[in-house]
Amino acid sequence: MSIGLGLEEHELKEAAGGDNLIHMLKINYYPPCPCPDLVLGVPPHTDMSFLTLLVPNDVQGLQASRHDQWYDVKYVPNALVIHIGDQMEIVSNGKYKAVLHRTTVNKDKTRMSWPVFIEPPPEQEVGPHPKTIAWEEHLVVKRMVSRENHDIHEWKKYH
Ligand SMILES: O=C(O)CCC(=O)C(=O)O
Ligand SMILES: [Fe+2]
Repeated sequence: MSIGLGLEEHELKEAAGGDNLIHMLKINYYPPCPCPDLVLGVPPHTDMSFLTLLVPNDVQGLQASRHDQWYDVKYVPNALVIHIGDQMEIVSNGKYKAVLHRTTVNKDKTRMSWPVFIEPPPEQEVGPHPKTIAWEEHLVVKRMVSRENHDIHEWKKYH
């Protein structure tokens, strides 16, 4: 993910706290519900974490939102579900978006999930990685230069 932002491999993790990152395990327990169409397990939210690593049991229930539509996150045996959290959105200067998600409940079966929230330590001040800002400015400058070239070209056409 660091490389995807044009950073060195270690830089993204470092910006979020490096070896001081906190790992917090939560256990979600969703008992069977007689009216699954009327309730949600967890309402829509984004995680406050940097990243979330989630292990669900085999009862379908997690949904993710994209373009105002809810999609089932298919249960895949032995697979982890990785959520991008709010802190990642901030550190990446909005290049990576925190995923909006929710859970449904099942009529007959108990659903459980074990998310591990990976978070910066509380004393850590989190902001966009400086290199992601420089990169944006670079693009703005490039856009301005090409705009100017275009304008000069247009001007020459008519004068
Ligand atoms: O149970 C799930 O699959 C997701 C739970 C969740 O979104 C959360 O605990 O933040
Ligand atoms: Fe969540």
